[in-house]
Order: sequence, then structure tokens, then C-alpha cells
Amino acid sequence: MKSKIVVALGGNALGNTPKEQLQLVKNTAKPIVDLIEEGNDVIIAHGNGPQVGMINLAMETASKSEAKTPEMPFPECGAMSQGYIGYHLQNAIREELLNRNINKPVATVITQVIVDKSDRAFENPTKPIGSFYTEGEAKTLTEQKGYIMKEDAGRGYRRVVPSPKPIDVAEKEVVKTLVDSGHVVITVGGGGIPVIKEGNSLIGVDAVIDKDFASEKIAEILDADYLIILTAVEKVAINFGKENEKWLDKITTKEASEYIKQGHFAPGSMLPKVEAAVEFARSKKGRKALITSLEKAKEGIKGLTGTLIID
Ligand SMILES: Nc1ncnc2c1ncn2[C@@H]1O[C@H](COP(=O)(O)OP(=O)(O)O)[C@@H](O)[C@H]1O
Ligand SMILES: NC(=O)OP(=O)(O)O
Repeated sequence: MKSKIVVALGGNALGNTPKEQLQLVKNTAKPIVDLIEEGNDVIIAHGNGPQVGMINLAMETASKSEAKTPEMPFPECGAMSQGYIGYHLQNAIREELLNRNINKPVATVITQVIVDKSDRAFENPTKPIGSFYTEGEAKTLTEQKGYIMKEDAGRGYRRVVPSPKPIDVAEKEVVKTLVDSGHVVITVGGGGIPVIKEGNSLIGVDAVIDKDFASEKIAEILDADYLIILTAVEKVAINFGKENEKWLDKITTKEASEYIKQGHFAPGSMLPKVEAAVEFARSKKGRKALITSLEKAKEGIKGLTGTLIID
């Protein structure tokens, strides 16, 4: 049966450098085109943590160097990350479609996502961006650049920025029109460029929206049947990494909420995925969310693997 599917791509779908990304998106395009080939309408969202951090640091370093390039505001760095990732992704998907003789246009929509300027997240930066650093390097970055650095799920230190919740998608009508006319759309890249609404103006703010929450928002707006969050693990686990680790096949939103309360999911990594999945599955009868790996997406949608979250 044909479904409308929002696919959220994690860090492993894109890598950390332009060279790595250009290579990795070729693989990323395959499971996406598998879903399209089976007749589904597919909308693609993706993260931008490493990329927006890289762009911001590079622009800041260049502006303070002898080159004296203009200072680049943070929201513009977010927009650059959407364009750069979208460019690679749309070309890879276009090529994979053509290789399978599927004639479908692919486009990236530069997407702004409206946030609340009084969101408490602005007072408590939590979203990791950029590269990983040692504790010593992190201290130096705080001293030299004033960055707030935090330990990221046992993987090293990263800069953190505020991560407000998405309220609405400014370009939603454009995205709907494109999807309804059979186009493959890449949208809410990096969670969308965070903006606040002031009268008729949309004003960019220094933040990074979590792509799992933004993907959930656009999936609701588009009345999608499925939210598929693709990451580095095939399934979600309770007691992750412990002796009594248990991989989950199918859970209800009630069970998932209980596991969230018990602290089974790492903040900034698995927690937003499970929270977004629960929100989507609860938003309308029949909606389902699936968390699985990029490689297993095709099997996952057939119900053969992954963690399915239903209400
Ligand atoms: N309970 C859990 N079950 C499975 N994976 C978990 C869990 N808690 C933390 N993780 C880790 O979270 C990672 C996914 O988060 P992350 O790498 O930040 O996501 P993204 O794919 O969006 O970049 C997994 O690869 C895994 O290492
Ligand atoms: N914007 C965002 O959520 O990026 P990551 O998935 O790379 O953290």
C-alpha cells in the first residue's frame, strides 16, 4: 500500500566533511529510492549538527584572520548548511532515481521553522554542534571563543547551542504543493532555520532545532502515515550498552513514555527520536513511527526490523 513517509536522516547518512558527505549520500540515496520505487511519497529531512558547527567556526575564524571576511550570523550558517547538504542529497537521489529509470523531480526547499522567542531553551543551550573535542581542547575553545562546551553522550566534548521546539514551518504550503504534485522534497534540513515571527517578518535566531522534532512537525503538517527516523542503530534498546540490554521491536507510546521516564534514552541522541516518535504516533489514529538504521529502512517499512512505535 502506498504511504506518505517522512524520512529523517541522522549523522551517519552525511558524515563530517564535504568529501565524506559526497561519498556517503550515494548510499543514503539507495534506501530512500527503494521507498520511492515501491510507490511511496517520500519527504526527506536531515540533521546539520556537524555541518553548521563547521561552517560557523570557519566563518568566524576567517572573519578574525588577516582575510577579514565579513562576520556571518549564525542563522545564515544554518541556511548555508541546508543548501550544502541539500545540494549533495538532491543530486544523489536524482542520480539513483535515473539509474532505476524513475522520472521524478527532486528539490531542496530552504525551510524556515518558527520558534517561540520565549522558549526556555534559549536560556539553557543543549544542542551539540561541530566536531568532538577532548576536555582540554574544550576548555581552550571556551576561553578563546566563549563557546559553551558539554560532554556529548560519552563521545567527547562539543559546543552546545540553544535548541527551541519547532512551532510551525514557514514554507509548508510550498512543500505540500511539491509533494502533492509528485516531487521528492528535502525540507526542514538541520531542523529548519530557526526564526521568530514579528509582524510580517521572520527573523533568524542563534539556535539549532532538533531535526527529529522538526521532522515530526512536518510529518504532521503533511498528514504523513509514517515518520521513519534513520540513525546508526537498527533498533532502540532499553538498558542500552548494559549487560541486560534489550532491543525493542514494537512498543506503544505508553510503554515508550514509561521508558523515557526511567531514563533509558540518552539526551541529545536517542531521547529526541523516541520523543518525536511518540508525539507523531499520538497525533492521529493510525500514524506510526519507526526508528531503524539507514541500511534496514526497506526491511523496516515491511515490518521486518527496527523499533515500531504505535499509539
Ligand atoms: N537506548 C538507546 N538505544 C539505542 N541507541 C541509543 C540509545 N541511547 C543512546 N543511543 C545511541 O544514540 C545513537 C543515535 O543518536 P545520534 O548519533 O545522536 O543520532 P543521529 O543519527 O540523529 O545523528 C545511536 O547510534 C546509539 O549509539
Ligand atoms: N539539527 C539537528 O538535529 O542536527 P543533528 O541531527 O546533526 O544533531
